[in-house]
This record gives sequence, C-alpha cells and structure tokens, in this order.
Amino acid sequence: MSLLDVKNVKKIYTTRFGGSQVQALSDVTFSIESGEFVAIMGESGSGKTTLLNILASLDKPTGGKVYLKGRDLGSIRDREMAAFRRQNLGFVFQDFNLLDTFSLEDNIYLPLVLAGKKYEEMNRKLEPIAQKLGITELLKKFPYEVSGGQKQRAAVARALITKPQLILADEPTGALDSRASDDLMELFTQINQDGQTILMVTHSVKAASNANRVLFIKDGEVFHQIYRGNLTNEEMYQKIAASLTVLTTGGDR
Ligand SMILES: Nc1ncnc2c1ncn2[C@@H]1O[C@H](COP(=O)(O)OP(=O)(O)OP(=O)(O)O)[C@@H](O)[C@H]1O
Repeated sequence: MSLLDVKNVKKIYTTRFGGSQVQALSDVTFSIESGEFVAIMGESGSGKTTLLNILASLDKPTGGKVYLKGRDLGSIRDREMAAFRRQNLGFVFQDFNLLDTFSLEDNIYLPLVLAGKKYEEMNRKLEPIAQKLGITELLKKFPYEVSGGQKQRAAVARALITKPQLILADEPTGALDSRASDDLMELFTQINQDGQTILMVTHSVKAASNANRVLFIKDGEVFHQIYRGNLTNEEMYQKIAASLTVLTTGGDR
C-alpha cells in the first residue's frame, strides 16, 4: 500500500450562479510511497494548487478518490477533519503563514497546543527539531525580527513537530532569495533523508532538482514524470528544464 493514492481525481469549479464551469483537473492519478520527495510542476493555471487543496482535504474533488495510508479522505467527517489533518499532514506555504503576535517558538507549538499537549512534551519535541533546523537561538524572536529564510525554517519546524505522515509544501521557496532557497532545499533533502515524505509544488527548476521524482501536470492530468535514479542535482536540473520545454511548447511526451 502506498502512503498516498490519488485515483482519477477530477475537479470542476462552477461559478456561484452555475453559469460557467472550469475544469481544473480532468483525471489525475498517481501514488507516493513512504519516504519519497516528490515535486509537482506545471504551468500557471494547470491545477497544482487545486490538487494540493484536495490532498490537504481543504477542498473536495468532483470525482475520483484520495487515500492516505489506505483511508479514503472523502469518508472522513467534517468534525474529524481538523484533527485528521493535524495528525497526518504538515504544511509549508510560500508566505510562511506564521502568526505575527506569537514568538517563533509559540508558532511552532501551535499544532501541539491545538492537540492539547502539555508544555513539557512540546518542549521535549521542539529541542531536537530546532537544533536540526538551526533556529535554537531564534526561538524567542517574533516573525518580524527574523529573515524570510529563518521564518521558513520556523514554518518547517511547525510542520515537522507533529511527525506528520506527509508534508505538503506549496511554493516553499517562492518568497525567498536564491541563497535562502538553496538552504531550504538542502534542509528538505536532509529531512527527507531522515525519513520524512514530502510533496512540493514549485515553479522553480532549481528547487525541483532536489526531489527524487518530478510530476508534470498539463491539461488537468499527469503528463510526464521524471525519476532521479542516480542523477546529480545538476543532471536532474537539465532533465527537468528539457521536460518543461516540451511541456510548454506542446511536444509529444
Ligand atoms: N475557486 C475557483 N473558482 C473557479 N475557478 C477556479 C477556482 N480556483 C481555481 N480556478 C481555476 O482552475 C484552474 C486551475 O487553477 P490552480 O490555481 O489550481 O492552478 P495552479 O497550477 O496552481 O496555478 P498557479 O501556478 O498560477 O498558482 C485555473 O483555470 C483557475 O482559474
């Protein structure tokens, strides 16, 4: 059994008065095994955010199913959903989504506070993560007192602290300069090597070249996939760039 199974997922948005319809996803099928680091790429409007929202169970597909460890997300009741999401998924966003009035430490604790954990347990969990992410000295600071890269590290710590099955990252390097992006991707590689499964949507070829597999979405379907095999990041970069050219110029797979 795969960690994540996406089967024939389709999403049609209907405008409020039912006038027009947009088919964002027509038939998306793929699986992710535990321990993978997968990037999803595709042109603007190809349905990447729609897919991520469905995987995060923030939105429901019009057709098809998503299974996390064999559990059909569509069968989870609304009132269980927040807890299910908190227990199984970690999120990293482009704009960090940290609360400005909370210290980094309190931001990182938030999912555990919501789960009703005691301070000692939270503190025990935070220490090794903060150390690994190099933010131990920054924990008492507020988001406005640290750099974008440091904010994103705190957001990664918040995603990791619940030991989620899967981290969903939406353009995590989108608001970072190239140095901070490289550092973040090095960190993703490291946490993936420690066993964390990651699914990342990105426009950046450089960021995607860190993944072990890249899925390309076009016309609402998975159009193409690249597996790293033994490729270096540089070779992976070349291969992704070539695939994107095919994707945008409309060539055959
Ligand atoms: N709430 C909505 N209502 C109607 N149409 C929508 C809605 N959200 C997205 N769409 C449409 O669905 C399609 C896919 O959008 P989506 O945001 O998933 O693409 P994307 O690949 O994430 O794009 P980008 O890379 O620009 O973020 C687009 O045509 C978009 O206009």
